Amino acid sequence: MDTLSRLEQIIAQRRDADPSQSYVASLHAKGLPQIARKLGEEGVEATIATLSGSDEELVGEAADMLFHLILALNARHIPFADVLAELERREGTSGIEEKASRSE
Ligand SMILES: N=c1c2ncn([C@@H]3O[C@H](COP(=O)(O)OP(=O)(O)OP(=O)(O)O)[C@@H](O)[C@H]3O)c2ncn1[C@@H]1O[C@H](COP(=O)(O)O)[C@@H](O)[C@H]1O
Repeated sequence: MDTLSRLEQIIAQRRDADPSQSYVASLHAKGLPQIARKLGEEGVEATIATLSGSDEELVGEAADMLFHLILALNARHIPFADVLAELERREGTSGIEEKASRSE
């Protein structure tokens, strides 16, 4: 099993853990708005690291962002495999072409 699949499984298992012992459970206990807020914060932190952080800081922020993204998807009962399938569907379609097809 790859790292992201293992992480997704761990996140699913930790949802109903004791919130005082589990960060995943503590976010679930606070609800979807807090899960979404953390995802947004991590996006901002990754953006700042992209612009002015060290390589090590950007790697750390990227990991935080992926973790919180998978947590948010799991909270909405969306398998990460659905995201991978969407990326696979897009393979070979230029972003420029795709954007142009939307404005037609
Ligand atoms: N990969 C992660 C992971 N990445 C980041 N984090 C936590 O996400 C939080 C990120 O918050 P911030 O960077 O905003 O820092 P903070 O100021 O401490 O956070 P807040 O107080 O604002 O919430 C920190 O508490 C990190 O420890 C993670 N927590 C858990 N995991 C994985 O999830 C598993 C289950 O974790 P628990 O649910 O805690 O057992 C772990 O074994 C890991 O595999």
